[in-house]
Amino acid sequence: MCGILGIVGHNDVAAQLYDGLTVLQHRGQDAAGIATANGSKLRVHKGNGLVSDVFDEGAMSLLEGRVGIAHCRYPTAGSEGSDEAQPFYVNSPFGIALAHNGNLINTDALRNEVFEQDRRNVNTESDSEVLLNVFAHELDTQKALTPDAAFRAIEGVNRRCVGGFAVVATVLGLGLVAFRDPNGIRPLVLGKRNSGGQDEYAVASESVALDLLGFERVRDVRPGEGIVVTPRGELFTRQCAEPRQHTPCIFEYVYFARPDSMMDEVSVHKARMRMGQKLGEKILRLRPDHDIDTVIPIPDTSRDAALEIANVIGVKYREGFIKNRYVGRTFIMPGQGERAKSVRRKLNPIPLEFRNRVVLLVDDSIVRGTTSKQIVQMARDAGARKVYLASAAPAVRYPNVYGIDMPSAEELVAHGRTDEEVEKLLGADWLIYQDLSDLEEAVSGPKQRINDFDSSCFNGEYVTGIEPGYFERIQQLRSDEAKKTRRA
Ligand SMILES: O=P(O)(O)OC[C@H]1O[C@H](OP(=O)(O)OP(=O)(O)O)[C@H](O)[C@@H]1O
Ligand SMILES: NC(=O)CC[C@H](N)C(=O)O
Ligand SMILES: [Mg+2]
Repeated sequence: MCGILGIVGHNDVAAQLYDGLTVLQHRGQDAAGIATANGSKLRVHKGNGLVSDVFDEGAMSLLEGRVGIAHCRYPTAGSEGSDEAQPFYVNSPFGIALAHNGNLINTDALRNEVFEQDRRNVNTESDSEVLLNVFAHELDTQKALTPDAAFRAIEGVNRRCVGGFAVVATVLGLGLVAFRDPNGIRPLVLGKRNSGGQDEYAVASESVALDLLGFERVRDVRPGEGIVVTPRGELFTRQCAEPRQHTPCIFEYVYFARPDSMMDEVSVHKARMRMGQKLGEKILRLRPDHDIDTVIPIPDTSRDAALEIANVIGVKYREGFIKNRYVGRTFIMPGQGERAKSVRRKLNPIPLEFRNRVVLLVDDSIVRGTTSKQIVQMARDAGARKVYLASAAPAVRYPNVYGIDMPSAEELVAHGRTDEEVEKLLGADWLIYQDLSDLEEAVSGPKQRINDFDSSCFNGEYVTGIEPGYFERIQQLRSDEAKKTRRA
């Protein structure tokens, strides 16, 4: 899940883009980039690594301009190579740089179409470069360079591109352009700030980036909506697709987003607390006379839910695993070998919280089972009498194709297995999953802000439809095995 950010300010924006990216880092650890527009020049700097690795003073000083975009990458298409870091650039028409969060599912067909009909070459395996070329072609067919022209180009993108996409772009001579896919699968939020009596705007994957930079959260970009902000700070918005079912990705709330973000009017922190409440209630329903001594979160993401479970079932909450703050998120690492090694380097138990106790370990989700398998064993080794495991999300049984890199069903520990089989495989004495209806209610909240979700990795229902043969193709291209062969 990548992080994207775009700003139009009254002074150079590169330093703010950098700061904003640092709080979106949890969405992508593989590569980062910034593009700024200054008069007739577009400057791009990008590369592999964390935000702090990619930029130095020299690079930053070249990124001049009051309009800019930024990206941190977690690959879901193509390779992890630096040539697929974003933003991507095309020189025609006008000079466009673009950054994308999400994943297209008709990339192959579009790539051919773009080459044969639009006569544009896409030089990498990235779906985002294809998307940029579709946008560029659609803009090229317009008469003048105006917000209206950009909106018609976005209409073209919405017609042709299928999948999840939230996008920021800079177009020389026009300003900042942003849009969100017609189902609003990927998040995008608009912020505003007043500086010296003039308006400045930002759009970001998560509101936490707006908070940091002093922008007030205005509202979420609507599904299928386009936004243009000119270098003078004029804001234009328009609906660029027929309204469709709004189905934001539920996994953002489970795992991806920071708890201090608001997404589609829902606080991620509160959603996670409600997940804990519901799961706590389920535990009490199933085992009213449970023997749990302690609830222990698997840091970081499960903490909010774990604390609420402890409150509901009436036992102590204890931090039993200490997280090495210098190891990043393991789930978004590109290969299984690296992920597996990192869990042990990342988490270490405090034995006195386990010795002779019945512990309930809580994670936000169990995907490949990499984390929970090792953690259950660590809890046993630390002396736990019984180890129970609770997941604040239901079993992940189906691939995600809209921006989370879990393309291969075979790699998911719960795929084709019953809960009892997964329990055994993970070595837990009891495994308890959240029910999907409870998860959806937890995210909607009492105000029922969201009525439908993309919950595809839990229920196998894909809102865009999936062409026959698609899963087999991505499995061949993007399974861990395929990535390993590619790297060798
Ligand atoms: O079943 P798995 O394939 O192991 O995936 C699920 C785990 O991965 C994530 O943690 P991660 O270390 O990425 O980040 P976190 O520190 O935010 O929890 C998630 O929070 C689970 O702990
Ligand atoms: N996670 C994402 O949003 C990935 C964006 C894009 N599909 C890429 O692979 O670079
Ligand atoms: Mg985790």
